[in-house]
Amino acid sequence: MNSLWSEVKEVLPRTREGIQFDFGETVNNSVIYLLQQARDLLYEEGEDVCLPVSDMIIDFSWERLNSGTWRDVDKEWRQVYSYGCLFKAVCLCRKEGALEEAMRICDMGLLMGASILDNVLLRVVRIFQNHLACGKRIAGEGADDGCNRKKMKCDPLPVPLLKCESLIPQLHRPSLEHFKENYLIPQQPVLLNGITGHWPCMKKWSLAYIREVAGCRMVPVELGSRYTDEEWSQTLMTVNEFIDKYIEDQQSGVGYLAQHQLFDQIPELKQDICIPDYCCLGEEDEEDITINAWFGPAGTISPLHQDPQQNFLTQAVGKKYIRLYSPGETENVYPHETHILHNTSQVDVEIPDLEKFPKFAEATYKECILTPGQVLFIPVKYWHYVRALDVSFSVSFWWS
Ligand SMILES: O=C(O)CCC(=O)C(=O)O
Ligand SMILES: [Fe+2]
Repeated sequence: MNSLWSEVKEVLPRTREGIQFDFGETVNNSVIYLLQQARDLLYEEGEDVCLPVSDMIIDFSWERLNSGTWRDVDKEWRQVYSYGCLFKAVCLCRKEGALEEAMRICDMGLLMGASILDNVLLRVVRIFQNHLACGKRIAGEGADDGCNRKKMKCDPLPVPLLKCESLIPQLHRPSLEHFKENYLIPQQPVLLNGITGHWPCMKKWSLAYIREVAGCRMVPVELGSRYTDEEWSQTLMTVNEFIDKYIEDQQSGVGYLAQHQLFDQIPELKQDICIPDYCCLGEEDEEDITINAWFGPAGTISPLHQDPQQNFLTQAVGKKYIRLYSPGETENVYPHETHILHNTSQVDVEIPDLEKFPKFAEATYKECILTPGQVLFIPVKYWHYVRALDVSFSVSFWWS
């Protein structure tokens, strides 16, 4: 316990003066006063009083985070929330048996808050994780096989039969120039082989390993087979709970750890992947590339939709069926009319209602089964539909 506390102290500013609350008009004085109180109590080692004050900060800012749309939430309120989480987590880690809770609070700050003190929550949570060693209970199990293959379930829907004329072309390690001239500039999708052989994830990512590195971390999970369904929702749970409930046992329906910047949350996992060299053909810096994790059981479906950036969708574990429609087919795929879903098609790609959406039958498409190690280039605004055929882990790189 003492070593934990001294490690945590190392990553916090040495004195309370190192934590200043320079908020603009948005955050009212009474909240600043609470923040100062919590900070002072923390530095005076008054955790018992600091804890309820931190809770008040969390509750107050949580309400601000949940009013209106997420886009409109002020960054300063998200920072207040992160401070509340930091103070609470640090108090908790000094209490016997509360480390798991402290870790959960840090993750809430990382998921819902905004960076404070040069992302101190990342450093704090890493210390907690080392002390908890959350994967211990299963460490060693299945560590040698790609993904606990014994436990993989088969997708109840059949694997689609691909038509020769619709296959996405494949290339083995094309040069940057060849990729640029023939695919990037003309905005043509292509499957890239032979570029991920050296990525550690290709060998390392078993369920046992994911539990070991990330098991006790909180992550967002989508519930329901597709985000356009009425009963679809999102929740938060630990990676261990997610694997127990939705990967190893699928009685509770479909759960998908989808579109989550897991590699920012858990930098250790980032060491297992690489940014494809072809991203240097974009105009933005490497730091601006958005890397998302997509981890789920067989049967997850991402309905036909388009994104505003180029994408290298990379398969680390399992297989996925992917269907692509060019932006020129937009009319034929019947985008939703609401603003929020206008990038999503109304058509269920594999069981289309052609009476309702007759022009969909005319739309031409390309398709593939993405297998481990392959990278699919999906040009900006290219419509894509994705169904997992196995337990699957993909990593997407959105770049411009
Ligand atoms: O893999 C999936 O389910 C969807 C991936 C996707 O939509 C993307 O990478 O943009
Ligand atoms: Fe997408």
